[in-house]
Amino acid sequence: MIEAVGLTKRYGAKTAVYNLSFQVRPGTVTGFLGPNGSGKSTTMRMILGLDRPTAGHVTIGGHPFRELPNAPRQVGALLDAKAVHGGRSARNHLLSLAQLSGIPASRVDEVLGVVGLQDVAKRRSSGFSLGMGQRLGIAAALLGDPQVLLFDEPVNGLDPEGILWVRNLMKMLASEGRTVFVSSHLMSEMALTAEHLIVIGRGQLLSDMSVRDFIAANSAGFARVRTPQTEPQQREKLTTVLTEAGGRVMSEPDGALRVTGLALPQISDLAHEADVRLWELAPHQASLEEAYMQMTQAAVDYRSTDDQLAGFQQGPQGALPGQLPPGSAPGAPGVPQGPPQLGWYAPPPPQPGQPHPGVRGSVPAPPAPVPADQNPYAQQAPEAAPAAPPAPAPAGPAGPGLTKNDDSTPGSDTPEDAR
Ligand SMILES: Nc1ncnc2c1ncn2[C@@H]1O[C@H](COP(=O)(O)OP(=O)(O)OP(=O)(O)O)[C@@H](O)[C@H]1O
Repeated sequence: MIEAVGLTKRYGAKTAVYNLSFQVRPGTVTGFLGPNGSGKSTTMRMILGLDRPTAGHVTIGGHPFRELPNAPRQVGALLDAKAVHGGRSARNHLLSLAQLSGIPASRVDEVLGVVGLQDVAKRRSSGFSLGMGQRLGIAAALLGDPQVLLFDEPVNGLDPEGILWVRNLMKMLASEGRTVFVSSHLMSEMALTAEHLIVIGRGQLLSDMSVRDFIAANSAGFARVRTPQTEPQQREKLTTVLTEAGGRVMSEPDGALRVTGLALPQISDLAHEADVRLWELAPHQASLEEAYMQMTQAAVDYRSTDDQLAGFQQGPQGALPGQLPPGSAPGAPGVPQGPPQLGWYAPPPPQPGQPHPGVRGSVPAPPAPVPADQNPYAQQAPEAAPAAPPAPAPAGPAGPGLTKNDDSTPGSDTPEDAR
């Protein structure tokens, strides 16, 4: 089991991880999710003893990584698939790692077969595609047949078949009773791979719960309603009627309406009474991806200037910024101010200082409560101006014995391959 307690990492003025506490249990795949720059890699590096926490601690099986006897036999990790000596063949790269840890050469051929690189084992890794590099990194992680495995974005660069393979491999490793911790920024992928999810944003814990509970807690149901496109006044009339009846109405990009707070038969009856024709009335479930986007919205550091979600924050009862919650508009209860808004309906994101309802109760409490003025995120309420982009991260650390060398000829065999 991996256990982090009050884990904090600062790089100068930059706080990459703040007061993070969680457990990763054996026998299941635990997904580690967060937007770009949220602190996933930093957390993994601290777990692996490659970065020293500024505060708090993290252990594997009760010991800090650096105190584990013969750590490569107990813990395997894929952090940066590019951290490979490019002049070496795939087989020789793995052989050198195996020799450092007293692992027999026969195991090298075994893992090459597991990851499907047996036919290119003698080719220089500098000629490998991104996906082949990922497979080589996974092979290195599996080398010591460890009980604990950490994978940082393992599906990066893989084709659909490769993604499916990684998904099945993770599940198989967990079914063997191993602890499998996989980072990703793709909720859709994690929903298919992981049983448990730890979600962070700006280095802080947003959610720690099973995928099943995450779906139950975050997937809001809604009705999709469409009126004839040729008669926009019908759409406006229906919006008013549904809102007055207590529903919440938002616009879908294709012009349909997304309605929550009213049952389908009610919507049908109200439309009938208002003499509005419906071309569509269907129940829908908000996708997990939407719920995740909503949850992490306040914690996104890097955003396109074209992003429709920029500045999107859900206030009380799902209101958008500048939009009063339906039913609270002064003078005209239930009537929305202005046209229906574009957006999603999902539970509001956690507020700084308040644990998200999804945070598992069994997670150990951080060592000591931190006064708000020491919390680097305490000032970053949803309404606050976006944070300045953080300093660019340095190149990822190379694993033990791994160096980068680009002076080789791609794809060619090496003299070492004669071994
Ligand atoms: N060595 C470092 N020095 C300074 N800042 C750093 C360092 N390492 C990471 N950071 C910063 O810490 C924050 C967290 O980075 P980290 O790489 O852990 O995020 P991440 O969630 O893994 O992101 P991604 O999904 O893009 O890989 C970022 O703002 C990053 O710029």
